[in-house]
Amino acid sequence: MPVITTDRLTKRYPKVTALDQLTVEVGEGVTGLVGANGAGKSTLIKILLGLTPSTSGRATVLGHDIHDDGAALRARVGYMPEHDCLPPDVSATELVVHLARMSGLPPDAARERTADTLRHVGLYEERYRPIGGYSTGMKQRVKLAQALVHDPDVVFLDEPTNGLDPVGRDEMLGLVRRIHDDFGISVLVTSHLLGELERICDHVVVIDAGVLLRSSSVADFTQASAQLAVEVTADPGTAAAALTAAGLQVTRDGVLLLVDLAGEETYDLVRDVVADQGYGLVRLEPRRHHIAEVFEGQATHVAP
Ligand SMILES: Nc1ncnc2c1ncn2[C@@H]1O[C@H](COP(=O)(O)OP(=O)(O)OP(=O)(O)O)[C@@H](O)[C@H]1O
Repeated sequence: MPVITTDRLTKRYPKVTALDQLTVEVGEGVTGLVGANGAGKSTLIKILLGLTPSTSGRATVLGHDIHDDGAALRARVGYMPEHDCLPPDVSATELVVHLARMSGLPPDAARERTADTLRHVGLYEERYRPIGGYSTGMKQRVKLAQALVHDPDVVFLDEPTNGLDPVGRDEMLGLVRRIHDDFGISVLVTSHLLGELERICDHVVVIDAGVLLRSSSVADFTQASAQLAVEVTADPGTAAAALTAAGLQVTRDGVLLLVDLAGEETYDLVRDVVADQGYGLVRLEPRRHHIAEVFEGQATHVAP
């Protein structure tokens, strides 16, 4: 069963259409929801959770209709909001125990699950201190813990890497991946940074101005193209000319030379030309697509 389905889901605010006839299906695993600021990512999550009504269209989460079956749906979903929303004067333990109790866990189970979950997200002794004194990274971890404490089947994580430095980002992305790998919980995670989702997601949905641009597996996004990326120690223009003279189709991308792949023999031919010319070979590998190219390819779509 799909984790999420939407069918012509639309949300109109007075001045902007945040979601425009969005039809998409999300399966199990870790799914990235990518889009620039204002693309409609948070709006989609809020509609799926019943926090804001859609204007038209339908959606389901874990088979529950969001309009008819909201309470059953929310019992099975965890939510990490984007913005800072934590009370400063209670500790992480007090807050997460409280939210676990709100989710229906008995007191002992709530305390036990809270300790396990805070440990899992990497909060130890500091979990007894008031949240007001926490760093941004620690606050993000508390928000993640409260999304997991009731053992949901799916979690919606809205920009979990927001405000984190590169090390904090890497740690958070690792935690997000482990939510699925260690506990089997499906994840919908948003980001405006394409590259970071590429690393941890099984599937990526790209939206822009509320419109679906693409939905496919990361493997499809980044599949090998029919080109080799070649980098040598010589001037790229001179090297490109030498490769072209040997009968290869070459285009330049900065210092990279992109050579059309006409079979395994292309590798040998590139190697021979490089050796004949006495160049050092820095790189010889299949060129891979990056998710960012989706936006480049859709430039006319994005800016009508
Ligand atoms: N309550 C609201 N009232 C009016 N307009 C809104 C409201 N909430 C969102 N919008 C608008 O809807 C559009 C989509 O916003 P949304 O927050 O879903 O985008 P987003 O992709 O999550 O971006 P961000 O990462 O910046 O939050 C934006 O143009 C935003 O200004």
